[in-house]
Amino acid sequence: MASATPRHRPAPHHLSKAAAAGDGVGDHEGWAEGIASLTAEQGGAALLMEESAGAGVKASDGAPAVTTPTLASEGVAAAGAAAALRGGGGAPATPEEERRALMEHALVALEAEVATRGEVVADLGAAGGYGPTGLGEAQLAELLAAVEARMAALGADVTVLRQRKLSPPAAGAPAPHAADVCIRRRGSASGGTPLEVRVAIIGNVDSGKSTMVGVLTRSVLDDGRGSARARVFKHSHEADTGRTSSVGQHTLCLDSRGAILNDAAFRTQSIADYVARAAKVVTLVDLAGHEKYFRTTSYGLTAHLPDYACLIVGANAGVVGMAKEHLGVALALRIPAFFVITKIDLAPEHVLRHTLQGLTSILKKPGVRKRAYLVRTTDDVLTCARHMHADALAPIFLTSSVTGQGLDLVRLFYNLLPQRHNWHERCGEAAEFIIDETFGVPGVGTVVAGTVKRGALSPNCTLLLGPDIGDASFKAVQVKSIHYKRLPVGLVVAGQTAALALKKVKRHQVRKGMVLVDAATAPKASWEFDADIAILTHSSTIAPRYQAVIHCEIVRQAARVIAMDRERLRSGDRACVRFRFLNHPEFLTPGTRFVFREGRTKGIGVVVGTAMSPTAPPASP
Ligand SMILES: Nc1nc2c(ncn2[C@@H]2O[C@H](COP(=O)(O)OP(=O)(O)OP(=O)(O)O)[C@@H](O)[C@H]2O)c(=O)[nH]1
Repeated sequence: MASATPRHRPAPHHLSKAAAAGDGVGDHEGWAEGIASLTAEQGGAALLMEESAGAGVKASDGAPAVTTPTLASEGVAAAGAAAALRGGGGAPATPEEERRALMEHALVALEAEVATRGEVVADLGAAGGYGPTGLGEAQLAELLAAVEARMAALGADVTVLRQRKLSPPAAGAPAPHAADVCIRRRGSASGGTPLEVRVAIIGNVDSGKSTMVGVLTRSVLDDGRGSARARVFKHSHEADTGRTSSVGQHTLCLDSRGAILNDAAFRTQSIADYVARAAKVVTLVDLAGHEKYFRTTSYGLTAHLPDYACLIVGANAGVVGMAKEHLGVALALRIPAFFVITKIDLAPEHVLRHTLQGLTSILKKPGVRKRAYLVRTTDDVLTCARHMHADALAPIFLTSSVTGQGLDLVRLFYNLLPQRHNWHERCGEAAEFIIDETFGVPGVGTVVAGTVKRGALSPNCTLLLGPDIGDASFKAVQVKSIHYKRLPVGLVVAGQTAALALKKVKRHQVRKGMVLVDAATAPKASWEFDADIAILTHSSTIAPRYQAVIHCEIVRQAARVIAMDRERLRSGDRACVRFRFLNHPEFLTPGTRFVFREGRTKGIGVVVGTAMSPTAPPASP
């Protein structure tokens, strides 16, 4: 042991055993490969796929061979209802009674899903989906009408995404009918605040990220010379250089039937008008591609709790520069990723093929092991959107922001992307709000922006704000008012972003990295924390006194290793270490994943515990 052993040394089960096999020494390559080996358990996750008519379009036209799995059925085990009906003790049910019982069972299940989640993409009439199977055309129409009527009573709309005939159960038998529907509660029915899904937009500099965000949120096309990105830049120097340097949040507003509300007149200042009409919003977190802003991009990926990451790749340039670094962080944080190859108007066929080959070979790397899935039809979009949460598929879109090619599929995908976390399960917990931005607003006072991680907040509620940089304390503050995407609201719940105006708090008393928490949780800040870590790439060795910048949700601070359970760490090694923050104590939650980086050294970790009272600042090791 090189120094004091961390108090508890739980087996680093949070990290993959494959870390030891990490072959990722080197620069950008090593980062991606190291991550690949570290996330092997994810890549190995079984994806339940089953054959279904109408899904699974083969890659063709010279594109590299990519796997095109077919639609997996999911949803209610309706067979259980039928069995219950038969086993009810009475006379055996007639087929008609059984069908009606299965319909009712499906309707109740759909009502429960919509009431808790706000939306559901359901497969009606298919095996493993909702409702009875083996339906004729008229019976499917009856089921659809029943679903519409019951969902209307909940304030939700039903959109039929596709209707299809399944393979007949036997030769000569009629083909059963099935339908995929999206059921979504209207914004007005969910208390004014829509469902929110966050997507981090990552990729190399000049790959076309801001342009894609501008094209989607302003409903315009680009001119190939930066016209679309000019609409989303935050700072004048970004407009001057054409380079994103900050974290930008842009909102795609959708109604209950999936129509995009953003139009060419959409402006950040007028966003509230759009959000007020929206049933679902997709927050596109536009991140910087240039290497010198990597810290900001890492912060964007950790602090904004994205549901998904979208890696933008320029078709003419390929997966180059920081693309692998960004993907590496997303993989380390276990954020499911999808891929948009843009600028296809610029790339000759052989160049596009080369780009696709480069991407698919990264996806095949040990541990990443995601199934490349070229998205070419709406069927493909449905399949991918349904399986994104499983994080085993890697949908690839081919687009051009100049001609608009492929953008309809991307829009449909955003429309159908589900929330990754079961936020509704956290709504009843004690409140926690993490602060990623602070403002001084004339006439309003101090405003903090961030994400509700647990619980619910309403105006006039009192929470503890901390930790204070000076004494690590938490102080009671009252929330004056709450804005959701610039719209004044009476409630925000877990999973939503918000801006809170605070009463009697000076601007200098708040900073990024602070939290607002329910006093019942008795929050404590700590100088030190224990973590299971894995080194992804390092040119020499890591020993006590090694220093790195920790990116753990909203926390971004340099910390030093003061103890570890091994003498030395090299690339691919795992260890339990104790870190000590260099500047001030932080509020950390055990179980949170983080990334750390110092020069060419990169690693990932999981917080397993915090230590040391903030009232006793540690002496230097
Ligand atoms: N022809 C063509 N040009 C595009 C396309 N998408 C983006 N561009 C152009 O590519 C240039 C770079 O686009 P940006 O959106 O600034 O790239 P970025 O990835 O956001 O760059 P950073 O913010 O610096 O990381 C701009 O001049 C765009 O007009 C496309 O699909 N086709």
